[in-house]
Amino acid sequence: MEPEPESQGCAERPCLCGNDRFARRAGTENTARSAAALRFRAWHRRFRLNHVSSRLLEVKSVSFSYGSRSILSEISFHADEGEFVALLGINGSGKSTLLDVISGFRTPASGEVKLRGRAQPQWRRRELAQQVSHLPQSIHADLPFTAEQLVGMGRYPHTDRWFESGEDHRHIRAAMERTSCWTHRHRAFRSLSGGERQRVLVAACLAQDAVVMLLDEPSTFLDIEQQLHCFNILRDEAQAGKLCIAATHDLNLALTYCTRLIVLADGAVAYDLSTADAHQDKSWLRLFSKRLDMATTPTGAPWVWYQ
Ligand SMILES: Nc1ncnc2c1ncn2[C@@H]1O[C@H](COP(=O)(O)OP(=O)(O)OP(=O)(O)O)[C@@H](O)[C@H]1O
Repeated sequence: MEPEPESQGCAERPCLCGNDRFARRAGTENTARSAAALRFRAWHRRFRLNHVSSRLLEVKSVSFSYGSRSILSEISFHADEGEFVALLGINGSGKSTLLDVISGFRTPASGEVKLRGRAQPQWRRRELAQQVSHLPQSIHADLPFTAEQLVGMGRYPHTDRWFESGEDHRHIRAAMERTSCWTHRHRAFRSLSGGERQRVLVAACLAQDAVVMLLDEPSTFLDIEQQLHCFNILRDEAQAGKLCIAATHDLNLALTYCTRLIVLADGAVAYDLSTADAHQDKSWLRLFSKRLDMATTPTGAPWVWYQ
């Protein structure tokens, strides 16, 4: 029997043929067993690269406690490019904590977060910041920077030590124009209104140009037009190939713009469903209030209302 060419038999599964490079590497003693083990390891590595590593974000059995108080318990889900995930849950359900864990700001007590198949602690910080941006729920508003300087901080993972490049400036300007805050660029960040500041912070995340965007209540402080604009931008980012995960309390924004809803309750994922399924099955609404119901607008869109 002809030895099976490596490029055919071994590429997709463990190749059981003898007399190949694995047998030669294994030497003459215990040849069959050693060669099989080498073959399996090579196949497993290729399988991981081809299948597992292509997963953009994996959250695997993540648990987290503040002191003795358990907040997240065995949270698992995965998400990929092109998704816009709404992270939902009542106050204190752990949304911000989960985003902190995914971003690497907090370390889980157990479980792990993987990015492109690689466990988060194995990423160098700068590399990780090129992949993941994070808009926290609040930041100190006393920062002595202009709006443009603050957005420029989003470029730190990409710039060399001291200088911003022309490309950095293009990203900064584009991000500030998208969130309608370019006109405020020379103003002190601390002098801006709450909504103006929020637009600057969202612009900093956009300027970072990371494939995973984590946003904790991105529409906070925004007027209605700006809320729609903000979620529209995030949907565009997802459609352009990013993964956006936004914690929000606005169920209608989530239903209108997001592709998927993950609802946290009692430290666990209570619901993980596509927005289309969320239109059909209203049971998830009960976690928020018994007074909620869902109707359909004249344009056919779902609409959550309360009585
Ligand atoms: N630094 C901390 N130390 C101790 N407990 C904390 C800390 N931060 C948050 N918690 C507690 O952990 C729980 C989860 O908080 P978290 O901010 O993650 O919830 P959330 O779902 O984002 O809430 P919200 O909708 O109110 O923003 C809350 O009960 C909160 O009081």
